[in-house]
Amino acid sequence: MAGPGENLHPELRGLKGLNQQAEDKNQHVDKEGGLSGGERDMAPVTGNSIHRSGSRPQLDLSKAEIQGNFEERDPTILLPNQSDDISHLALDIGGSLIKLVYFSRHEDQSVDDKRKRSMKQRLGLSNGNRRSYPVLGGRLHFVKFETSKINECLDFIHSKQLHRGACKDLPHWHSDSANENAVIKATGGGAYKFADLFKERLGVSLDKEDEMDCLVAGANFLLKAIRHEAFTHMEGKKEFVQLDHNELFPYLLVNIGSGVSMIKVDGDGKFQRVSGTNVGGGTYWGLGRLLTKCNSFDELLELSQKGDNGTIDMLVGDIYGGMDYSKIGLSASTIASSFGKTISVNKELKDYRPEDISLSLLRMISYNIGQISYLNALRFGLKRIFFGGFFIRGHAYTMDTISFAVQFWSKGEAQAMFLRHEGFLGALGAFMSYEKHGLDDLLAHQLVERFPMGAPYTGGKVHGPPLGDLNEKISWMEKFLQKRTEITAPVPMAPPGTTGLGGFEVPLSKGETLRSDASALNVGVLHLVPTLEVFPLLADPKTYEPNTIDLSDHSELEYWFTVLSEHLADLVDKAVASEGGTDDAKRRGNAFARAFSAHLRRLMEEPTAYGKLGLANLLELREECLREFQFFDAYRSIKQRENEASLAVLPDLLLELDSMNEEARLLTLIEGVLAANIFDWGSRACVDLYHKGTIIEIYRMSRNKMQRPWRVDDFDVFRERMLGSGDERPLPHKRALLFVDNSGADVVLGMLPLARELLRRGTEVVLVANSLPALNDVTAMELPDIVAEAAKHCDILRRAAEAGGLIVDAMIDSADGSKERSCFVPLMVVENGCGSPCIDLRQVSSELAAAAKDADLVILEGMGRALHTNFNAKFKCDALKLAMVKNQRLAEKLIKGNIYDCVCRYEPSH
Ligand SMILES: Nc1ncnc2c1ncn2[C@@H]1O[C@H](COP(=O)(O)OP(=O)(O)O)[C@@H](O)[C@H]1O
Ligand SMILES: CC(C)(COP(=O)(O)O)[C@@H](O)C(=O)NCCC(=O)O
Ligand SMILES: [Mn+2]
Repeated sequence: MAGPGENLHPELRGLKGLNQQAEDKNQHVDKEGGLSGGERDMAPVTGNSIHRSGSRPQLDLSKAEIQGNFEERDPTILLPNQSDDISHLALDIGGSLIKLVYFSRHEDQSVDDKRKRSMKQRLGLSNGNRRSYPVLGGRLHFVKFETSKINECLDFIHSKQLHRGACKDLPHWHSDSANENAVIKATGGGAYKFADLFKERLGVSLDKEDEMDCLVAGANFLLKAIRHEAFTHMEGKKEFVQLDHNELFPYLLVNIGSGVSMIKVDGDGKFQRVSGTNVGGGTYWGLGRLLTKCNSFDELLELSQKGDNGTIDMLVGDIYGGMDYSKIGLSASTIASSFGKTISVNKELKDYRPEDISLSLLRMISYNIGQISYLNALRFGLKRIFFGGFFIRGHAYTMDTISFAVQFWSKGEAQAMFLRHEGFLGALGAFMSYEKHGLDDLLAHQLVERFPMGAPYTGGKVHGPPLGDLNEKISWMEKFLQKRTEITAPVPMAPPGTTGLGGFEVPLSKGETLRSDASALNVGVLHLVPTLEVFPLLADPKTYEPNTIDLSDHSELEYWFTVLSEHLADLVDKAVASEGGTDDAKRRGNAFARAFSAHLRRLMEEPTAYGKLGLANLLELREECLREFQFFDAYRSIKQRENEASLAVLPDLLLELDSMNEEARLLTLIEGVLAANIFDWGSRACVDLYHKGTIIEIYRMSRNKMQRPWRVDDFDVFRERMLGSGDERPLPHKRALLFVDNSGADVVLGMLPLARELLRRGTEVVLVANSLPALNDVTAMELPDIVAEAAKHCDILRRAAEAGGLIVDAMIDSADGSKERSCFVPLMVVENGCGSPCIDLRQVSSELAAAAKDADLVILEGMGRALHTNFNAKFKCDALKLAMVKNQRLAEKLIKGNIYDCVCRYEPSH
């Protein structure tokens, strides 16, 4: 998989920047640390392996130009220079739209550093990929075109060479063959209708797959493989549904495309098309166009948002003189007859507002489909109905109307659910029908969804990945943003509290604006990382929820929005300085700030736009955005300086610890971890604090304030497990996984001494660190050098590091020339598979999963890993969660305490 470094200009890679002197002259810590010694190569940033996204730039915008009128609402942007190592393409060519799903692979170029080699050896991992066939990392992209503009689609396929080497049942990476026998999987009527055109224009044959087969395969894949794919939508409120895979079947699948298919699904490949209706998406768009003269589907939909169907529809009250027909349960505002009022002889089409017509039509069709769906669910006793197809278009009013019809007629017995990849079911199904590519049994933890830089912006059909010239990408973005800075919500939501407009008759969600088509695809690129695994020590992966704070509470979202916005200027300064403060870095910094702010604004308007949103997702998005603008380690010099300053005082600390008895030492060690967790450049309050003293001064101050009891204080139970009570001496843990957090004092003066204590007691220690940088968190790549430096002052660490293969050179040569490990308990380092300050334990690196197999103690450290995520996580083994709370609101909310309070939560296994 691609690493963050490899698309980088050589000058930006590697060690550059390490020798930079203090970049921020205002930072007292930096200036007066006195120990910074910026010349030393303490924690070199070498190439990096990557697990999650690779953060490969998404778009090649070089030579990008806006085609047609710049003032147009959705100008097509031509990106002539895109290319990628495309593997698979599948199509669904419908009556209205062509849907494309394609997979782009990236090479595994991860650096096989000494740490990795030795870890793989120790953990018995060959290449981290234990499938019998090579499922390679890559990305799944989703694109759509209007069928009437099929030439645009062909141009797109051609420009990206998506059709090259597409051989039947043979993934591209197996084939060097020419294009002669190239075959692309396709479904939908257009697979027949346009077969000749594809042959003629691209020289490829379309391998036709049955449409119903594909719809079902696509739906089953999404429902099984994508977490939070399905959601309910009632009265403007979207809620993601966690489906139990064992209870998925049977269900009714209703695909609302041009026409509507209703399919009873009983299992994989087991289904029956039980009904359908010809009143569907094509009907709305076709009739709507005739009646309103709209030029596009979106325009028609947008009109509906300003409409009042009361002028078009005949209501019960119109018939009953303003009264309810209560005997059969119909209120005066119930629609008695859609379009019933237009029978008036005094009025012509021109006398009706197009807005009202559009709304009335939309309501009529959505309601009708909902009602027929319910009847079919009733026929077969089905409780769940999933709706797909592009008619829905993530539109709140449409979904509310359908949900209402299902809910009303079934008296709440049946439930309408929608799919985030609504329109791509058929195309995904066609994609799955390629055999032997191994993508058919993907699991949720192997897919990571990413929203690239362009995602939050309105307008512009920006097509496809990757990026060549960053400069041009930025200038494109600057130009683009000048034109369209307005951010609009894709799914207009009714403001809370406007419900009850007279009951079910009038669905509630209507809004002012409609997000334009390009960004209305509320789906990101799916990054496939086959090496990701579920952390094996989770007590119950099914019920595990990483986020402690879910941002569905709007005031919570507002708070974090403000915090992150306020932090942005400082972050940009750091990022720009980390790249030498050049003009290019400044431009990139500016572009990053715009992109991230735009993502934030979009999420404020539509918190569910990118799926279920928790604080961890927001913090991760920030890191991803930085990487997208090629800031691969914004805090690298800060980290280096703090490592050096801390390593310089480590020997004194170790001496002090060694002079204590075991009990005092254990307490001092835990205090030390909590105290040193204060060095967190992601916290506004802490950054302000750093202006007030050197890192050592702050560390000392923090340690001196560590009086127990801490706000959450399970230390006594932990101590008893470690040291026993009375004469009883408990067995030491076999292996401890220490999830480390920040660089500098945090890891050097906090976690390393704790690791050393465990080692001394005979417990193997695995330091678990990020695969990619995030804020000032230490990475797995940096740790071996830090450990090696610390080991110079400590025999325990040195022997353990040698035994763990961290200090390779020091190993003893045996007679046969191979290196022999010493018999001491090992200290190891593994990467966690992520590049965020938080951790989702459902998606960790295979080496961490392997290391976890023998572990019986997990120590999570820091706010991101132990509080924002995993505070409520339950483990199969003993777990210790240690953090200093460096945010007032979180302290109040989580532990009813104050900023700088500490958490020592110990949960023994049962
Ligand atoms: N940009 C668009 N252009 C045309 N129709 C659209 C557009 N976006 C959404 N639609 C709606 O989606 C329907 C097509 O849905 P889709 O699932 O693609 O079906 P099909 O396979 O029949 O083309 C259209 O009839 C229309 O109601
Ligand atoms: C990003 C963080 C989770 C990192 O904390 P850590 O895991 O290093 O303890 C933390 O800095 C944070 O929650 N910051 C929020 C912003 C603020 O309080 O200013
Ligand atoms: Mn951190």
